[in-house]
Amino acid sequence: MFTPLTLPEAFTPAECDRIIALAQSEPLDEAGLVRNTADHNIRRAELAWLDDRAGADWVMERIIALVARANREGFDFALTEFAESAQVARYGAEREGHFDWHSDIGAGAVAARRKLTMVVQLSEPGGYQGGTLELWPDGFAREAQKARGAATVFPSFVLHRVTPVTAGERWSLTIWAHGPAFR
Ligand SMILES: O=C(O)CCC(=O)C(=O)O
Ligand SMILES: [Fe+2]
Repeated sequence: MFTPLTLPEAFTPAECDRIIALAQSEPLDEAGLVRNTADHNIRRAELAWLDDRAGADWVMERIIALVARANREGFDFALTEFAESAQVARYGAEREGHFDWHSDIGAGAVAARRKLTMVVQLSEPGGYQGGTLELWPDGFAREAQKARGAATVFPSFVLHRVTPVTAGERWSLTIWAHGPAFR
């Protein structure tokens, strides 16, 4: 039940384009681990928070439906809300964008309540090299599906990383669903 779940074609290629365009409608922020803290050895990426972008409501509506479906099919966690904005990230080859092994459950009041993470691949796999999302739910690492528009849903405590992008750029959409403590 802690195995990552793939939702193929969660978003169409045209929708992926629209999400990237929304993110780029204003300047991107430098990535932090949790909002506003940066350690570039762990993570090098630029971010947009969709709550800050006009016209992103349809993305959130889709996210709610996708996460509800994934939770029903694969996890059955007690979830109560999306307490943080959805995040669009850009990992560029110009500085080997990456995100080292980490769990999404953090020390902060909100990050501590993360229970499910969903990551959507917004870029065509041929548009970059490296930039592989890997998950470590048990004894070995496995690669998330790279197909454009595919979503990977996993318990937020599962270790995962994004390997350095060595050519091109990779865009992703990440959301966390929150709820009462695991017990
Ligand atoms: O961009 C990705 O594929 C993963 C992002 C991530 O792990 C995070 O924001 O916590
Ligand atoms: Fe993460």
